[in-house]
This record gives sequence, C-alpha cells and structure tokens, in this order.
Amino acid sequence: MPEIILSINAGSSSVKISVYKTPQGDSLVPIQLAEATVEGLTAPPAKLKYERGDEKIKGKELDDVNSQEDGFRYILDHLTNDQGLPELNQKEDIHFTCHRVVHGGDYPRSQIIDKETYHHIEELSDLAPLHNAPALTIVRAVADALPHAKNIAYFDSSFHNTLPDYVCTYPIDPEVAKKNKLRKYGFHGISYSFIVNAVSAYLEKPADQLNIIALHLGSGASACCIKDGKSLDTTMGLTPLAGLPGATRSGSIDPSLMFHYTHSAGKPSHASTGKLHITQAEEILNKQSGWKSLTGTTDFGKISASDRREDVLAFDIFVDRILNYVAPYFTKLDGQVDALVFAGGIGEKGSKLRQAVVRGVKCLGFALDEKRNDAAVEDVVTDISSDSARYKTLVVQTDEQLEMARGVLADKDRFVGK
Ligand SMILES: Nc1ncnc2c1ncn2[C@@H]1O[C@H](COP(=O)(O)OP(=O)(O)O)[C@@H](O)[C@H]1O
Ligand SMILES: CC(=O)OP(=O)(O)O
Ligand SMILES: [Mg+2]
Repeated sequence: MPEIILSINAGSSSVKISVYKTPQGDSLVPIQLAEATVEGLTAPPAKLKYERGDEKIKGKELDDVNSQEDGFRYILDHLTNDQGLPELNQKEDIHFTCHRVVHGGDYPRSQIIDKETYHHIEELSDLAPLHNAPALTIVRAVADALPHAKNIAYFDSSFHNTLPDYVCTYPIDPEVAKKNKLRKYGFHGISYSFIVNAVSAYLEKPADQLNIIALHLGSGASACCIKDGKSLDTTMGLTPLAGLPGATRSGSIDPSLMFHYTHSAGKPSHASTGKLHITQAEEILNKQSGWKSLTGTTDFGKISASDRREDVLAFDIFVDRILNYVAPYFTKLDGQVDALVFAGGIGEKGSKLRQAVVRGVKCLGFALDEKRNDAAVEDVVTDISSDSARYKTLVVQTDEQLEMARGVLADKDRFVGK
C-alpha cells in the first residue's frame, strides 16, 4: 500500500504543503498528488494557490488566515475535503509529515520530532524568530490533528555543516562563542540541497563535483558558495538576518546602528512571550525593515515593475547587495564555476533582477539571452545564458517540499519503528 507524505514548508511569508504517495518498488522518487500554498501572509489578505492534476486554483483570497498555523489548518481541510484526492479522504491517511525547520543548531541531519527534539527546536526559536516558532505551531497542530503520523524535522541549517572553521567562526571571545553557540549556521539549506541535485541531473555531472554560486531569493534571501556539492560559504549567519536584505529584514548592517536607532533596542519587544524572547532590536531588524520599510510593500514583483523613486532604490539596493557576494564567491571557487543559479520566488520570477545582477558580473564571463530570460520558467532547470557566455546562468524552480519527501524515502529505515 502506498503511504501518504505531507511535506510542510513554513516560510516567513507563506506555507507551502505538498502531498505525495510513496512509489512502488525500489524507486526513491515520491509521486506528487497535490500542492497547496497559502502566500502573502506579510501582505494580507493571504491567498490560496492549489494544484492537483488539471485542477488549479490561483489567487483565492482567504479571510481569517493570518499565520502559518492558520494556513496549515486551512490547507489540511482543503485537502481532506477535495473529492478528487481519494488517497487523502481522512486525516488518518497521512503516514509521514515533514516539517521545514529553519534553525536546527548542531543537528547534522533530519530528526524524528519527539519531546527532546521539540524542546531543542523551541530553544532555537530565539535565533530564527520569523521561522522556528511558526513551524512549531504547525508541529503542535499536527500532533493535535494527526496523532498517528510520524513527524520529521528537516533543518535549513544542516546543509551548511560543511562550512570551514574560518568561515563559521566569528572573531569574538571564543569562550563566549562556545558557551552561547555563537557561529555562522547558514539557512535555505533544503533549497540548496535541491538545487545541487537538480543541477547535477541537468548538467549530467555528479553532485560531488559541482561548483555553484546559488542565490535563493524569496521573502528571505541568501547566497551560497557551493564547492564539490557542499556549502563552502553562505551569507546568512547565526540567524537568517545576516547577509542580503529581505521582505521585512534589513540584512547585514553595521551592528552599532541599533544603539543609534533606539535607546530601548535591548528591551523585550511586544512580540516577546514566555516562548519567544525577542528584543526590540530583533523585532525592528527582522520584521520592520527590508522592502516593506523602504517601499511599503513586501512584494518584490511590484517593486520591480514600478518606477517610483523608493522602489527603484530598493531594487538597486538588492542588486548591489547580491553583487557584493557573487564575485567573491567566484574567486573562492577559483573561477571553476559550473553555474550561477537563481531560485526562490524572486529568483524564479524576477527576470529584471536577474538581468541586472548578471550585467553586474559580465566582466567575469556571465551573460544572459534576453529571450530566454524573459520567457516564463516552466521546467525545473532552465538555462538562460547566452550562447556566447563563458559560464552558465540557470533558473531552478526550487522545491523544498520535494527535497524533504525524498529524504523520507531515503531515510525510511531510520524513522520506522521509532
Ligand atoms: N513577478 C515577480 N517578480 C519578482 N518577485 C516576485 C514576483 N512574484 C512574486 N515575487 C516575490 O517572491 C516572494 C516570495 O518568494 P518565496 O520564495 O515563495 O517566499 P518564502 O520566503 O515565503 O518561501 C515574494 O516576496 C514576492 O516578492
Ligand atoms: C531562512 C529564510 O529566510 O527562509 P524564508 O526565505 O522562507 O523566509
Ligand atoms: Mg522560502
């Protein structure tokens, strides 16, 4: 009997849930039955996108869906009530649920969520305030609604376990760093792992020989320097705040800025609770900055299409900050680069941004074919480079849910019986 896997990706602005059934025989490729997304949580009203075979819903406005947990509950109802999805008529049909957990601390790989892992993830919530806490609300909702399902956490940080010491160590008092676990962790790793596998299949080159400069540009944005299929450097740090700006995040700034922004920066913010300890500084830099603060919208599609001064400035800032990493990563890879990859909502849909970024590294040998860049992306991997380009530029439609579901099939022995 095929088993049903529900793969849940709680992003900072969305919840994406894909439903798979396990394949017959030895195949390790899960079969997708449906995919539902509640997006726009930071730009209400939230909207539903749903695909099951030819059945498609897009842009359905949802009242009373204001959080990742609301989104999860809405989607679970939608899936169990969908007559065209007989494999999932009742909640009991679900065997495995995968949860994308952004901060996994030192966990090198996925974990069954039991009391101990749950508490550990909870402790890490302060280090990923936009992510771990909402993901845990969904873990609790699953435990409540689907008590028989096996909950497995996949961590965004695990992929970056290979960061060399000189990359992940901050030049601060080593004792304090060790005691408080202050180091660069890096995130978006489930997406980077998907990207490595997808590019490996596309270029027909083994994953452990691939060198990629990858840009995951969504509500949160990061870059990753991938050498021999492994993370060598990445822009996010102790928390997902470092590096590139995002929808509501400042990205890297002078750390002293906060002392000049507000003298109460270190005080608890109004979002601080018994479960989530967050200061005003973290609240401001994580939730009240980025595109939202500069332009009033978190939608980078709107920003890219506008010629308002504020939008043009936000667009130029993003291009500039991305370019601050592409050439350094190119040199870290000694110029041995298989591809520059764009992924995430903005990377996949933002042709104007891709054009501006690639123009900025033209002198290195990257160039786009305008027609290929402007065409809507349909395949998992699309080559948008011009024929004369020395290096490839690819768009990858990243799929964190699929990467997690594949993990369930690959690691089933580790999970069954636990
Ligand atoms: N046409 C577009 N051009 C550029 N960016 C877009 C476009 N459409 C949507 N986006 C951006 O994609 C982002 C969502 O990316 P996604 O990776 O799905 O987010 P999340 O981080 O929540 O997983 C939105 O913030 C939106 O700004
Ligand atoms: C880690 C992170 O920032 O994730 P997202 O882009 O989904 O918010
Ligand atoms: Mg995302």
